Amino acid sequence: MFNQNHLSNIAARREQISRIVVTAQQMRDIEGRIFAAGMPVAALMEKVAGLITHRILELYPRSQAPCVGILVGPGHNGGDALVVARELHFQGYQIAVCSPFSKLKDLTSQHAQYVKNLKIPVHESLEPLAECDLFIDGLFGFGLGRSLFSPVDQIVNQLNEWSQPVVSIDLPSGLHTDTGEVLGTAVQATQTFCLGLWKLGLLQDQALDYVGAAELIDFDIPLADIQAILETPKIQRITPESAIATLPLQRSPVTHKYKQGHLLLICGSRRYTGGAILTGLGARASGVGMLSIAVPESIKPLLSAQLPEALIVGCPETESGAIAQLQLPEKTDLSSFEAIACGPGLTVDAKPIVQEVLDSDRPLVLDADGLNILVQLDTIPSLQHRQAPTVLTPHAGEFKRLFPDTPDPTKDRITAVLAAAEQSSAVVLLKGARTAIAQADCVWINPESTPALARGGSGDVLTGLLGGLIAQATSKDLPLPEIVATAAWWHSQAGILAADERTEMGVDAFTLTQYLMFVVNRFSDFNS
Ligand SMILES: NC(=O)C1=CN([C@@H]2O[C@H](COP(=O)(O)OP(=O)(O)OC[C@H]3O[C@@H](n4cnc5c(N)ncnc54)[C@H](O)[C@@H]3O)[C@@H](O)[C@H]2O)[C@H](O)CC1
Ligand SMILES: [K+]
Repeated sequence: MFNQNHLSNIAARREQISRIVVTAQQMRDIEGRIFAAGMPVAALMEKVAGLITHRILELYPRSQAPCVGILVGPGHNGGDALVVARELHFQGYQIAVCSPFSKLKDLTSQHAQYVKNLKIPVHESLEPLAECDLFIDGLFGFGLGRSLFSPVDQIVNQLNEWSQPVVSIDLPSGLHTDTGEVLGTAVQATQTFCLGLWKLGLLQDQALDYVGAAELIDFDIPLADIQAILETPKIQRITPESAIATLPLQRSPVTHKYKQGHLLLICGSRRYTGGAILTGLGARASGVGMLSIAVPESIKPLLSAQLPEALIVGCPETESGAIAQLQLPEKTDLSSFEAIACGPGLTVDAKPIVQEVLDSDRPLVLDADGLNILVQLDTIPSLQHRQAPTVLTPHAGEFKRLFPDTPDPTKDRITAVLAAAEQSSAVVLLKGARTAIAQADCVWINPESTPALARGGSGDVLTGLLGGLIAQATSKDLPLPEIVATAAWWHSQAGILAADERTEMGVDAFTLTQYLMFVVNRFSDFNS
């Protein structure tokens, strides 16, 4: 009889493993525990390389890629590659090895010796492999310590000029394991098989041109060994399971609109009406029970036409057409709302409004001009005295203005967003190809997105979606950063879905709002 809960434990472990992100040092320490517990290094290499071989047989059957070129480095990444070379050889592939290093680690050197005894050709240069159908990059893994130098850098550059697919083992060789920085040059992989646990560098924006399609090769690292090194994982990948689990999907049959949260959006100006509409459409898609949108009086009809279910609050406006004063309906004040999202299309003439919401005790999302005004009001002091939670959603440019003395977010966004969260005591969502969310010393990274989202208006949609989720969640004491992570995941999955159907050029912000509602169904078998 199957031990059902053992099987479900395996599934639960895999999901847990897929959320964890490690640095090179943490991987080394975890690996050290495994070896200290008795697992022979050679045995682990056999296991890992066997799993890699299995995936290569699936993705590149011999009929499609009969000739495979294997690039071998001096360390165990090279060892992995040599075991793969041997196994593919026994599966009937024609193998050729390029090993530009004379000094190899012992285990790697033994495998090299055996490969030569199998009469597999081993070359020092790459040229003889030019006709191969597929390449396996086993030059460097998480042991890469410095920039690639001659002749390896030329070999990598030559490989990048060819057009055959390249599968990188653990990381594309040349990428810094933690920052994703290119150390001199790096392999542009078609596919990266990350070993055991996700490496932080693979999730950094600057690595994305090199990683290709990334997948995790899970080789059963015991959770106890991971927890012993990581305690609680500080850096997590957002997974469909973790995101869906945070969505307010289960609704009581006797619920009513006031129990599903009431969100106040403060956005728009005479000059920027579109931002207000898109924010409202994003909020609508979140499923929030009640939606109020405060806009300058003159654009109230435009909002009502687009969002008939929302309460549009027409406010007195400045000469320039910005909101001059929040004029809420009778018997309503800011405490009537479970959350406030403020900023898209406001223009910087709405300064008093941003000050007013900062002074409120409501969970607050600040985006776009809300962030530009926060800079003018002096970011850190303005946030420090806030009692209620604050979420900031800057892109890299806004981030640099908000947090000028943190590391460059385009270089190491994880360190940058952690520093910002620490300084501001806010939840900081740093938008990018891999959006990162930080609170205190924890980071959530959204591992999947699409360039289709790099368009005006998609940020407005995220602000509305996020505000709507927060307004629904306050009654469910869900951790705020996980709700923010879910909004980022939902938003990017809608972009991916829309791009699949309409190409990356076909995902304007309005279209994006229409795809939000299809995402959840696609994943709803998770956590069902
Ligand atoms: N993740 C796991 O638990 C497993 C990992 N395996 C594989 O082993 C590598 C890590 O192996 P390691 O030998 O520590 O490092 P590398 O293979 O990346 O090689 C580094 C090697 O090269 C030298 N070196 C560093 N930088 C340079 C440079 N710029 N130029 C020349 N040489 C350089 C350094 O001194 C090292 O000797 C991991 O990625 C996996 O592929 C296990 O096989 C399975 C379990
Ligand atoms: K590699």
